[in-house]
Amino acid sequence: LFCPAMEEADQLCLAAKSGDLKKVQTLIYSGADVTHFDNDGLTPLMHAAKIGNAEIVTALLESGAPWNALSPSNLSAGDFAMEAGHQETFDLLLKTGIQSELILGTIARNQTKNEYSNQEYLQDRVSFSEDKLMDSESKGVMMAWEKPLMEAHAKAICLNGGHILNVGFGMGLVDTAIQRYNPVKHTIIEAHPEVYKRMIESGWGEKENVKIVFGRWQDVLDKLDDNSFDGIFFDTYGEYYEDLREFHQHLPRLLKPDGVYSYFNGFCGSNAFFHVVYCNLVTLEIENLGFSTQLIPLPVKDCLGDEVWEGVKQKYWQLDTYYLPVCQFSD
Ligand SMILES: C[S@@+](CC[C@H](N)C(=O)[O-])C[C@H]1O[C@@H](n2cnc3c(N)ncnc32)[C@H](O)[C@@H]1O
Repeated sequence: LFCPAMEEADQLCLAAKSGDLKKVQTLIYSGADVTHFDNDGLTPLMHAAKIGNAEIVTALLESGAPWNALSPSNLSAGDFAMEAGHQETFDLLLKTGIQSELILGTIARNQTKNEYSNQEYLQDRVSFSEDKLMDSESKGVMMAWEKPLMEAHAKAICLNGGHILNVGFGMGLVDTAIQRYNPVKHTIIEAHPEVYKRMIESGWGEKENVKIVFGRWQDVLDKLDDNSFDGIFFDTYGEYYEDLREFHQHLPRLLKPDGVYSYFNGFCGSNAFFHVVYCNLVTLEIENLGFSTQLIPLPVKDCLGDEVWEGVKQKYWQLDTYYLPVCQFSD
């Protein structure tokens, strides 16, 4: 069946692929579909990103081409630009990604929510094994491969000793590492009844410097004193970026002036470009609260053999490098 619209859209892909700006502009002007996927499952924007043609990328983005469309191998236009080292194209796509997520975030905040993000998870059963904690759908809540990361987070937030706050106990990896720094006080917030029960059973309630606060951080943070923490770590489960952002609004009140804050930097852990977008987004929003962020690269490829994910429903991390955030009040 002859379909002129489809034909034009395929022509647009070809024009983008060959770097023909004039043709791209003409086709866009005549209404060619900028969201089209060709037979290889690629969009015009992906083609332009692959060859690093910043003018075509701009023309397509300005005409509404989706920056976050995915190819059959789960790569976005930004991934193609990043892989080929096309800096200008990469920067354009990154800026678009950040702007679009900022706008979507504002819209999400304006919509009233009746439920909280992880209500079901907190009411469901969890299962513990030696190397993982899973939710009722066999998704990994916490896994032992993250141990070296948790140790690095603990080291960062225990830099000044003193009073440390951790939100989300999970398998207790970060808390075990924090204990090795012998903090004066160590407060742990945990909201899941079964995780809490296990904490008590394994003696965390009897440690002299440990105070366990059972409840959602959203409900219990108000009970904590102002300016009382030298180090804070945040790593919950089943929550969204908007929840992390909400937590960040409390930081200026909770953290001491020379305190250190860090969080599990796991957003979009299965797509390299989306992950960069989110790293930038959090850094930007945290900067608006008066903090500067350093992202420390840690190689994680060696901790992540395929056997790690056996029996786990989703590979929530597939990237070779983890960027550990260290946030402090800006001077
Ligand atoms: C990824 S695990 C934390 C892993 C931990 N960092 C470790 O080293 O083992 C997330 C934990 O946060 C808890 N959690 C989820 N939502 C929470 C909330 N709103 N407030 C407090 N804890 C929450 C979960 O029950 C889970 O124990």
